[in-house]
Amino acid sequence: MKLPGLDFEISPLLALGLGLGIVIYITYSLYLAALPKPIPGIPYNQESAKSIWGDIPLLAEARYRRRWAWAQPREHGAPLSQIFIFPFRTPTVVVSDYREVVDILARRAREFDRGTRTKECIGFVAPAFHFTMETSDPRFKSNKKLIRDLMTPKFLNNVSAPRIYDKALALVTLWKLKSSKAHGRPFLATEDLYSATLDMICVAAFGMENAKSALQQAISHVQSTYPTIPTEHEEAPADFPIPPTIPELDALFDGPKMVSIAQSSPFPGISQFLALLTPEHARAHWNRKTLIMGQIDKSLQRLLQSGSDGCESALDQLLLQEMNAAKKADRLPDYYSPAIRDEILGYLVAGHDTSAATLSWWVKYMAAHQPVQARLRDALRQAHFEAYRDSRLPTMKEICDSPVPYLDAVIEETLRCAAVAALIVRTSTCDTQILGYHIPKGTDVLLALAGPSVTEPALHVRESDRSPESQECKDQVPYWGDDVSEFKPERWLKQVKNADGGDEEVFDPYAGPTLAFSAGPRQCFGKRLAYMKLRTVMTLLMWNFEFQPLHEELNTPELIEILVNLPEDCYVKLAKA
Ligand code: HEM
Repeated sequence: MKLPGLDFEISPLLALGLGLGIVIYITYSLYLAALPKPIPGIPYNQESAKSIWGDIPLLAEARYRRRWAWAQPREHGAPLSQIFIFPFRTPTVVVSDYREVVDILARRAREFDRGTRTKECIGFVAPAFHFTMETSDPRFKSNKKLIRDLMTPKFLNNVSAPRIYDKALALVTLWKLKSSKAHGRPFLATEDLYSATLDMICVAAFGMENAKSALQQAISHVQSTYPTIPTEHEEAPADFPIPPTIPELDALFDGPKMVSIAQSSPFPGISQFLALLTPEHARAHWNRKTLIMGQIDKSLQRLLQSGSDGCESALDQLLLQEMNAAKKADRLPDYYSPAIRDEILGYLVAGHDTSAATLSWWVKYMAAHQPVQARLRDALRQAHFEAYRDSRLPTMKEICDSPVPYLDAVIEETLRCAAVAALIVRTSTCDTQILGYHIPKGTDVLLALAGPSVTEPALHVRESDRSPESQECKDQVPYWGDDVSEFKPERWLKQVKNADGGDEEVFDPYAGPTLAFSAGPRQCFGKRLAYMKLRTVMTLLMWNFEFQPLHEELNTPELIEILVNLPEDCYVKLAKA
């Protein structure tokens, strides 16, 4: 037998042996390449290091994969540890300590940048969204320029606030209708909170018309249908029929689903690619792009007719920015650029699930903590005294301008306890160290925004292992005490002397650790908009409804890990406030 490229003959048996040898060699090399390569000195699960699947089986068995990850350092009795969750790749280091996380995010941002993991998870949905980019990427700077006005007080107050207020009122209308049709029974709240926050972000993003409003759709549906009310048990919830979906909105809901598919897979790119082959995701992907392009057309018409005075949405603002930048650079504007398309898509995806999930936890906390609810309602009635006296709703201006320390405390405590975004990733840009442990360049570092020191007792960390800057800031934010795991808004209040020498209770944002919006130069861009939404929805719901206690089966602490941490059950049982 003659093999190609060889000018001598070999026996078939030898050829078979050779072939087999090559296959075994390649398989063994792949096996060795896939085996975890622990970073020396950092604790890890010894058994996991012996398998190409690393920690994946442990992660798959865990009730909650995010909790499993942030708990790893505690399991090893160390301030940090490493896990093997991606075959063929370097280990991921886990840091679960508030002060160290803040040090990395805020003071060592050059050593730890965005990195590949975020790109892999969000890059399929919005590849030109600045969230996916490293800070050193030149596109990051130009994208940030494009969106820089969206969180200014002027834009928020003039453009976003009135639209958010309208949608919060529509939620009140929907819940008044539902609660009357439910005859005092509890009903599911998650979908409605998702619809409300989707409407809010859509109207803020592109001034979406009422016909495309998820809340309007839900209101019309409840008006024309009746819920099923189970008779066997007095506390059983009323079941409202699901309203028909709006394809464009469905397409937006699909964005976070795609990110979530990537987040829960050891092969994020392949998983998203396979998902896109299914009709459901392919259709949504196409509808998303069509929706954005259609909205750009509408925005452009509006701007051409009324100029900058016609600016009604974030997309209008982006197009105006592009118009002015093109004029300045003496070039043609590119209104349909991937940057504009993906920044607006990113604004929708980043701003929707996070707010909806936070509000879902909040309604649960209100039902479970009746004294907190009573105190909050009282604080709101005192702060908006005139509105209460005149039996009217507080206006958006009153909601934005009146200080209500207890409301700030409830918002902050909800964000801390709900921890809807519990883990973020950075990648080391150089050989460096964390708490004295060597970290090679290119290592993914998982930073816990919840767990030890934020929602659980802190881990022991030697002060001398921290950076000098971190040691200098030691007492800026004291760690929480034994009650760290409890929902207790009062922890965010402190007494100060006012101008008249009397005692005054004020909100203290530095009372203790929280990382709901992360920290440092890459922290949440939409934080101000998020606070505005939470403030408005919480005020108007508290003003109109009492959230009555729920049967324990309807208010459990269980959660679903999608893009964010969403409560598994979220019901409301409403009475008139
Ligand atoms: C309760 C609501 C929200 C929570 C808890 C939240 C939380 C977060 C967190 C934890 C990050 C990661 C930051 C990091 O990697 O350091 C983030 C990033 C981001 N968020 Fe939010 N977010 C919320 C609402 C919003 C809203 C309403 C918007 C905009 C409409 C928004 C836009 C963004 C953007 C653009 C980024 C990426 C920032 C960057 O890469 O520089 N978020 N958010």
